[in-house]
Amino acid sequence: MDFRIEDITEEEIDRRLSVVEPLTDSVRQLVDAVIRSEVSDERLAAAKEKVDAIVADLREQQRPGSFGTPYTKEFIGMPWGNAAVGARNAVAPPLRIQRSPGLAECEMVLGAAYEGPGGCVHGGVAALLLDQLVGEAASTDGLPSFTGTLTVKYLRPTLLGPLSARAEVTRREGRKTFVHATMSDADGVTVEADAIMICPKDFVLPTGDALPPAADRRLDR
Ligand SMILES: CCCCCCCCCCCCCCCC(=O)SCCNC(=O)CCNC(=O)[C@H](O)C(C)(C)COP(=O)(O)OP(=O)(O)OC[C@H]1O[C@@H](n2cnc3c(N)ncnc32)[C@H](O)[C@@H]1OP(=O)(O)O
Repeated sequence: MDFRIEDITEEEIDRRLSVVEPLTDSVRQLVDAVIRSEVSDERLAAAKEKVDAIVADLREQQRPGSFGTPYTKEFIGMPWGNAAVGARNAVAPPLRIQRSPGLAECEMVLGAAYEGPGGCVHGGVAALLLDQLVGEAASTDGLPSFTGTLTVKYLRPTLLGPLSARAEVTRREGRKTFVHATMSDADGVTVEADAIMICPKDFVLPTGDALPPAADRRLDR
């Protein structure tokens, strides 16, 4: 696991986000445009040339492997490559997760890029988003919790469009946290999930450091 420490200020985090978030959003627009475009084959082929030129430009300086999760010395996480919430990851839907003790919730609009059955949200996407939310709800006490078991029940098709999701801790038992989560459309719950989240035994950061006291840990930016 990559939890490297990066010694930067909160202002520097904001500055970096102000550059990468608009770029990520433009790439999301690109993905949506490629899926739904009805321009000619010639214009699609010309678009490929332009996209290839941008990719070559970005690859001039590239991290090896994945982005990992850097933490500041104040333990603010920056999981910007994360598949569900990464600020630099256009695969991740644009989520703004609100957290309070034992609770994580968000509203979102899922478009063409998240389709499974025609016009509906892919079941794996729903599971991905609920997995993230149960992890965030379980971790609001500052202890990192990994998903041990996630059980997902699809109650009815979830139509693409505006949706909300919510995860709430129902009980804690030692290192185990039990979380219930739902995804809903305007007519009510479409997917529900139950998770057993586990804080690994004797968790130490891969930097070799022990976890800081809970009060000093911050959730991700
Ligand atoms: C700087 C810090 C900032 C911190 C704040 C940041 C937080 C920022 C938000 C993050 C949000 C992330 C959201 C994404 C969440 C993912 O997607 S995580 C990725 C998917 N999950 C994984 O890869 C986990 C892989 N599995 C493992 O690493 C290990 O098996 C586990 C789950 C950590 C457990 O290992 P372990 O600690 O050795 O467990 P062990 O001592 O054997 O068992 C402990 C207890 O758990 C039970 N248990 C063990 N495995 C399981 C299981 N799979 N299912 C159910 N129960 C189990 C055991 O039966 C035992 O129960 P009791 O006997 O105590 O009643």
